[in-house]
Amino acid sequence: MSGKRTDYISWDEYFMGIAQLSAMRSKDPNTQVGACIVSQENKILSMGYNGFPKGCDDDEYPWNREGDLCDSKYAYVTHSELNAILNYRGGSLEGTKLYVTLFPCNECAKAIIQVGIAELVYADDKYNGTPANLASRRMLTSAGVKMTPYRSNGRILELKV
Ligand SMILES: Nc1nc(=O)n([C@H]2C[C@H](O)[C@@H](COP(=O)(O)O)O2)cc1CO
Ligand SMILES: [Zn+2]
Repeated sequence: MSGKRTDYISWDEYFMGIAQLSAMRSKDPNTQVGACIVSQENKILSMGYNGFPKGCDDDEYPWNREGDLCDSKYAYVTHSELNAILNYRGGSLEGTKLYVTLFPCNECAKAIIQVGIAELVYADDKYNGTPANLASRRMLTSAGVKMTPYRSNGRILELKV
């Protein structure tokens, strides 16, 4: 009797892989972010990536980072975490886990806390130390949201986003 296959990917690799795949749908020329919300029973509840809201044309709205707020993407882009939260058409997100390819900003931290997400697993943290990142960490800490850096134990699966 041959035993089970042993080189299957972990839950974390599976869900972060889905977040990374979602990020590949992003039209942001500079930073593509993906998110995946999972229940306590490891059921996938929702996914999202950063993009403009429905009806806001990707070819009409600005993708640039510079200039006045309203001439830049920052005024318009919906972050992946918020999209994953808003895409969820089920019941409560209380006690769920969010996998995200980039550490959440302070605006997303507010939504993450208020919908009751209990833990976040993040892959990249390139804005660590910025005001938005510090404010995000401060609120997530106060709210008791577990923040876990993603460990893929170097598997070749790494989808570079
Ligand atoms: N955690 C995050 N989730 C996101 O969806 N975003 C989005 C907003 C922008 O579309 C892009 C960041 O643009 P940039 O400043 O790296 O060129 O990623 C940004 C962060 C980090 O703040
Ligand atoms: Zn955000």
